[in-house]
Amino acid sequence: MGTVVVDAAAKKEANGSLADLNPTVVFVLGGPGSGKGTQCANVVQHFGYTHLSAGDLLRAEIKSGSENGTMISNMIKEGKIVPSEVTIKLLQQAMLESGNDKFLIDGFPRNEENRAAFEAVTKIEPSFVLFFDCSEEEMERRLLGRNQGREDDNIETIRKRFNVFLESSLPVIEYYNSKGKVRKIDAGRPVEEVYESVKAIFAPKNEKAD
Ligand SMILES: Nc1ncnc2c1ncn2[C@@H]1O[C@H](COP(=O)(O)OP(=O)(O)O)[C@@H](O)[C@H]1O
Ligand SMILES: O=c1ccn([C@@H]2O[C@H](COP(=O)(O)OP(=O)(O)O)[C@@H](O)[C@H]2O)c(=O)[nH]1
Ligand SMILES: [Mg+2]
Repeated sequence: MGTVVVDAAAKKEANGSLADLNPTVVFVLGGPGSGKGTQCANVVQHFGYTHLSAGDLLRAEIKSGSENGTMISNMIKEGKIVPSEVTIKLLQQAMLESGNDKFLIDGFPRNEENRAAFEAVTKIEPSFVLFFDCSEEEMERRLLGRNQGREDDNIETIRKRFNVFLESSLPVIEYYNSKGKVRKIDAGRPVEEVYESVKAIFAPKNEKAD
């Protein structure tokens, strides 16, 4: 009981401060293995954003021994989408702890419910959405070669993740596309070529860019 009350209070406080921060947010979306993390690392170096991978935050939560750890771990192994409140709380905390006000949110929102809940809770609208468009064939090759010891980078889970992406995540991209917010990148090319396209999207908006 006590924990619930503390949690609610912490959440309220986090919201208040986030609203004060009025952060700039770019959602970085694309299928599993499309290169979201790789390209975000480049953007961080040149444009001063903080990179928040929802998947990395969830994996860190499992490692921290949190009470949600087992549930999160089971869902990731099945390629399923973790309940919005868990992911949103981790994102809010990470934004507040970063000391920055510009964020690349990578791999979230993954379904309509994620999107609507994030908007309702944080009142944050993304500036735009980077969409890494890549064939399944290429994504599968990359995931099987990723070698990070991830429990979901096996062919059985990869197939499930592809299905979830098509059924649940693409509609989110469609939603933002209808609002003119999607910047689509051909992500099937070599890393450096993809980054040239990514850079062109960020460069005009950031005078700090080199
Ligand atoms: N453009 C690319 N061409 C070839 N391999 C890539 C490319 N971008 C990323 N990779 C590799 O593919 C794997 C998946 O990339 P990652 O950035 O982790 O994707 P995501 O975060 O979208 O799942 C990694 O091993 C990465 O080194
Ligand atoms: O907002 C999110 C982001 C990730 N995940 C889970 O974490 C896994 C890995 O996500 P990540 O973005 O790290 O990997 P990707 O599938 O893009 O390679 C997903 O398949 C989901 O099970 C989730 O539930 N909600
Ligand atoms: Mg990633």
